Amino acid sequence: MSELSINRLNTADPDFEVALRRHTEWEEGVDTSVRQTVAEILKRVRQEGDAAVLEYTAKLDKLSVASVNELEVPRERIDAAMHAITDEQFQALETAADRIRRYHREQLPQDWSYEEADGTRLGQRVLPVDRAGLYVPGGKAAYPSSVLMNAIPAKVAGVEEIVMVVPAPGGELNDLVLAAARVAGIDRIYTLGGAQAVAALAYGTETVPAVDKIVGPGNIYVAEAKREVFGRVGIDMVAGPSEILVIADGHTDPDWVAMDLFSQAEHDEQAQAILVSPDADYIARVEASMARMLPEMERAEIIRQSLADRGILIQCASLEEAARVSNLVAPEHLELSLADPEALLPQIRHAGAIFMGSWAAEVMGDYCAGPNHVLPTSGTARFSSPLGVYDFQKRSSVVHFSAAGADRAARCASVLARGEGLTAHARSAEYRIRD
Ligand SMILES: NC(=O)c1ccc[n+]([C@@H]2O[C@H](COP(=O)([O-])OP(=O)(O)OC[C@H]3O[C@@H](n4cnc5c(N)ncnc54)[C@H](O)[C@@H]3O)[C@@H](O)[C@H]2O)c1
Ligand SMILES: N[C@H](CO)Cc1c[nH]c[nH+]1
Ligand SMILES: [Zn+2]
Repeated sequence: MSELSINRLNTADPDFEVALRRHTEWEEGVDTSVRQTVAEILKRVRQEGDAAVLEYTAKLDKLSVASVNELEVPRERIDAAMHAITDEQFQALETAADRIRRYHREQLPQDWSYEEADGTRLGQRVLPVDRAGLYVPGGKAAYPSSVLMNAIPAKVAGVEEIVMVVPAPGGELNDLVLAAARVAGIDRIYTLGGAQAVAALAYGTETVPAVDKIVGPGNIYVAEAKREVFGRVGIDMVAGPSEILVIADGHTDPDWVAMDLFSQAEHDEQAQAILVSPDADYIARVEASMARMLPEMERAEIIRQSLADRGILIQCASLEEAARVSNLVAPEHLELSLADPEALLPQIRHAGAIFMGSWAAEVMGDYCAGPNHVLPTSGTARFSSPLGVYDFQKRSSVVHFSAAGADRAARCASVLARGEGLTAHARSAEYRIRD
């Protein structure tokens, strides 16, 4: 295996922002080829249904079966998974599930309304979507934690029907993933992955029901497929390859920061780990820690590739400048590995999740802190939020008018409708005016 190599930038460089954008955005070439592959898969699944799903599952996941029905995980297989996991694993799933549930219950909105003096009542009604599709990744690693993170907010929101998809490369099904599904109360699971799974959920096939909303993280094929089907179905966000940006003032053990950077790099060659610090000597010590510990990692080759392609060590002039750099990146995860993280927090504008101080390792958020680990990536934290109960709900406005209230509002509506040249609108309002 070759040695650790990682990109370096300095905010004092004249072309710093251009270089940062080049390292943090997808290369045009990669983007285009992924987009073409995904477009073809979506088209074929929409037109050919189960047949195309079976073909892509055989080709991309090395799982060949005669019908998509065979890809639905039977209840007995989930029972067997519950027996196969250890007590310790079961307890950890329960603990994580309890903490995630507790956090997400806080997000439950209330219906609300207010009444005006003439008896007019205006309000908002919040309802869950009827059917949600949960994407649980499973190409390079199994993600039982993503089952909990997807399913628990859906359950808290009150979604009646939940369909989970998870790839099973070579037919290998992970017991912890199935056990997490049972703990979270999900029974309908298809072993499908990638863009073909997203297409099946979006368009429906002879076997897989079309859903109203697709949520969950995945690799670039999954993220791109979700982006493409948006409009036909709702999606939560673009939650692609994992990212971490650490702002460090030098007071955290360099080994800790090095391992925090590794923790996200080990997800995917396309994951991104960035360290920003005003202390050049500290950056060098973190780099030395990484070089020393890399050979100990089981997924050393993925980490090495991710750091070589997309990792960056950034030296800046001050912590204020580090916050500005972080806002340009808008990372999925931001660690403020600082003696006084509270002091910098007000300057942070864009990040999926913010971890405060040396003890708040990002990895705690991945599993069991309570907040959701499905988070916006590739700069979309500028306008997207963590997966939450709100992603499984939609709102309806509710309008009641008393006769007196209608009279007043109709006079206003009539004037505006005539101004727009919409006579039917105007006359509909005018019927409600009492002379
Ligand atoms: N942003 C978040 O909240 C978050 C959370 C957890 C995980 N993640 C990310 O999820 C991703 C998981 O990726 P993964 O690969 O392990 O699992 P995955 O399930 O996302 O992707 C596997 C699927 O990708 C498809 N695929 C792979 N290569 C392909 C190709 N050349 N052409 C077409 N399709 C192809 C296959 O169909 C396969 O089933 C990682 O990038 C990880 O960082 C993100
Ligand atoms: N870091 C991932 C989100 O980007 C979530 C995860 C699951 N398991 C481990 N990590
Ligand atoms: Zn992670």
